[in-house]
Amino acid sequence: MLEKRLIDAYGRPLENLRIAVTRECNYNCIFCHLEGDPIGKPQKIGTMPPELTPEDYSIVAEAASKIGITGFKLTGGEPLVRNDIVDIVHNIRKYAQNSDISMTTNGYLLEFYAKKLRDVGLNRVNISIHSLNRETYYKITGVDGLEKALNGLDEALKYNLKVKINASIVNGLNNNEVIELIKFASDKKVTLQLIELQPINAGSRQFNSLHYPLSLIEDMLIKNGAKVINRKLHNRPIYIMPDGTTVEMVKSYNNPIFCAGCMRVRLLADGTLTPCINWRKPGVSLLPRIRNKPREVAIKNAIDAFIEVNTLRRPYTLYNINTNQYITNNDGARLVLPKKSIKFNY
Ligand SMILES: Nc1nc2c(ncn2[C@@H]2O[C@H](COP(=O)(O)OP(=O)(O)OP(=O)(O)O)[C@@H](O)[C@H]2O)c(=O)[nH]1
Ligand code: SF4
Ligand code: SF4
Repeated sequence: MLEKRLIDAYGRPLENLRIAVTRECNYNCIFCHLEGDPIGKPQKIGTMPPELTPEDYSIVAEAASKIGITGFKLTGGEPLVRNDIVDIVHNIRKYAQNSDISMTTNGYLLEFYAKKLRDVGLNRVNISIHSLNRETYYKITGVDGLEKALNGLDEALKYNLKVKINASIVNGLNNNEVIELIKFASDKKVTLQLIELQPINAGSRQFNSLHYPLSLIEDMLIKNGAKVINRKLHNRPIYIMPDGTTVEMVKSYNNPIFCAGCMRVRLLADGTLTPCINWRKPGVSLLPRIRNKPREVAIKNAIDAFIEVNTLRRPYTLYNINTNQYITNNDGARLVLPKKSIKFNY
């Protein structure tokens, strides 16, 4: 059995698994990427029963831990619409005892689940609060749910879950609300994570008019006295405001530096492993390899599936390097990163 982590052909380790536990969601955000699921958009509640069981996820967690995956992120759809979500987290924790287990949620149902999830071993939640203005929140999400999400946030903090606030920045809707969001994060003593729009699934509709470059916000933060540090995952810049509040930037759009620091694969809700959120070819189908098998066989098959999906990993956006971009001097060669990037055509 492998006990070490996998590395892809571009030198990127595989440390993190994003698990979309459902395609269903009680929201309908204008930019929903649904983790790149080819189904395209979130499904209404009750229309698409879950395919993987808590038992299946325990196999996934055991196999992933054996190949050095130490971060598990539960997403969807909205993970909290699964009424067995507590069992799922419990099972993952059982087989990934020392891992970071977190969830990304719209927060609508979090008030009910925060304590239960903490009790079975969830470490963190990222809660989407794209706006503190009820109408703007509604325009972005399609649901009048700001109050519920805020209650969910307070409940998560009450039970000592580590919290990040996710705000996807949409041109003309909330791009002028950043200072207010930072103040709110500061009051709650949590990190604010600003997310740049991506042209994936719903996000590709009206992308040009809704996209707001986060670089404009970064300039503003620097002018306001922020210092910056670098996070290993995706080489994300984290700005530290003068009062100590942290603002993390998720600038994935057309950004080779972001993809260079990618350390994750995805398990979609139908049991398909994919190497990238932009992957559109058939992925690695996990479910038939683990169902109705003795546990040991299922674990071995799941490890093989992880190895297979790892061979498919490549940075979706990368620099187009050519020899003219090497400048030499007497000390050797220096690489100058070109302004233009290219994309893998999946
Ligand atoms: N293109 C791309 N976007 C990503 C990737 N991971 C996260 N994102 C974007 O970042 C947003 C926020 O992600 P979250 O689910 O909150 O998790 P995270 O910030 O990546 O993970 P943690 O910092 O560990 O909590 C997602 O909705 C995506 O838009 C990735 O691997 N590729
Ligand atoms: S809450 Fe998340 S999964 Fe649901 S529609 Fe919004 S972005 Fe999509
Ligand atoms: S390779 Fe780039 S676009 Fe693909 S999942 Fe990783 S960071 Fe996202």
